[in-house]
Amino acid sequence: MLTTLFRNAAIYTPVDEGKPLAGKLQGHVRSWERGALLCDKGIITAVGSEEDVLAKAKDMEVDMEVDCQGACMIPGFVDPHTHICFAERREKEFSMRLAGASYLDILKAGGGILSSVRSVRNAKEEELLSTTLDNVLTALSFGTTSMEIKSGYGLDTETELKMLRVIERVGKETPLDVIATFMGAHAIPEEYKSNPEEYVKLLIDEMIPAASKQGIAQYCDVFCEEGVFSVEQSRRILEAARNRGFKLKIHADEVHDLGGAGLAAELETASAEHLLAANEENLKAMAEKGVIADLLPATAYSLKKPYAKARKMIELGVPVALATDCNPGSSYTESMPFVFGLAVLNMDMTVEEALVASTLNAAYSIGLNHKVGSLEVGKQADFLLLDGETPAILAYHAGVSPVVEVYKKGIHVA
Ligand SMILES: N=CN[C@@H](CCC(=O)O)C(=O)O
Ligand SMILES: [Zn+2]
Repeated sequence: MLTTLFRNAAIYTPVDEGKPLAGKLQGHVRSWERGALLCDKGIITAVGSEEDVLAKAKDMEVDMEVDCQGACMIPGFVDPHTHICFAERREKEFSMRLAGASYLDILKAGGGILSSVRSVRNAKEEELLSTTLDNVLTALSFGTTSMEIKSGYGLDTETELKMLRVIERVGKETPLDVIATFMGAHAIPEEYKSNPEEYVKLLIDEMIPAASKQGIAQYCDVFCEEGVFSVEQSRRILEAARNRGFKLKIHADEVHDLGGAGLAAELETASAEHLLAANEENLKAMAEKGVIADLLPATAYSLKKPYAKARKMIELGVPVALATDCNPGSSYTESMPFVFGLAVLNMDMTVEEALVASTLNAAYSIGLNHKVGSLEVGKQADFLLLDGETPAILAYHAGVSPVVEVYKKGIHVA
């Protein structure tokens, strides 16, 4: 199919100004109550009021016309932070947390991330692919059309490379645009428990070079946290990764205010993740360097922690993005509509700010801004039709997905 015209839609899209939207522009959204979108071979050639787009389409050969029947149209969600490639759920651990055990104590006792490491090491590549595809297709049905996926349940060279191969195949075998992140620095593996520094050496001397040679991962991420990787170790790991051509991300100040947000500013990472405990000085430094805050409210929800201070970050000028953090431990959800609802109702973000955060800023956070994240000429026709009048339906109709149709490059995919 070549040219498709989607008409009679209430269109809401962030406006791409050439950099992540921050501060007063965090909610920079355009809308047309009766809008239309024209795409050719999956790329948007016109978008705007129905009247204007029809005038443009008049002299063109339109192969297919879709009446959206007044549905609300928004860009496909971009989920910029997931650990969705895993072999087994961790339901028992959830019950332990409900009974009072803390996330980091479970990890310290060899559970949590380390139990996912055991199951991913034991899984055959095809098995890991099959569970990951199931999870990713669920996300697609909830409107995620582009996604970042981290390794980090291997923690040895061979298994990390296996995860990255699986992540690459997910990108090839589903309609989604998938970006891979190497996260060998997700935890200290059990065999290095008594000598974590040896593992840092292994990461720098062997694992990062191997992941770079493999050529699948574009980003490198580190879990900078008490009992995991210190700020100093994180700095060395990230600098080694940068020297090998990786772009950088960092899990920063999730539980303790260790200074990870400050390190993100110092290294000018693409994004810093979580930030529940980040202090104001370091957030200011992030704002100055344009580091995107990837906020993960479903994790705070599941861990029963206070949410990241999204309003403060927006006030300071930090560009905010939203992500599911989908993983089998601290945030088992594939649903961006759920994350959107939490952001609006529990982090006091406006609907427009949450829309920008879950599409355009998320796309910037994983380097896909040139092709997705907003409905503008030249970008891919990745969009959702919602059962509602405005994007507010995503927060208003709680506990269900108002996403009724998902289009990727102009093609109906879910
Ligand atoms: N906090 C560190 N890593 C993940 C959780 C991974 C897991 O528990 O399996 C996160 O971002 O929440
Ligand atoms: Zn994470």
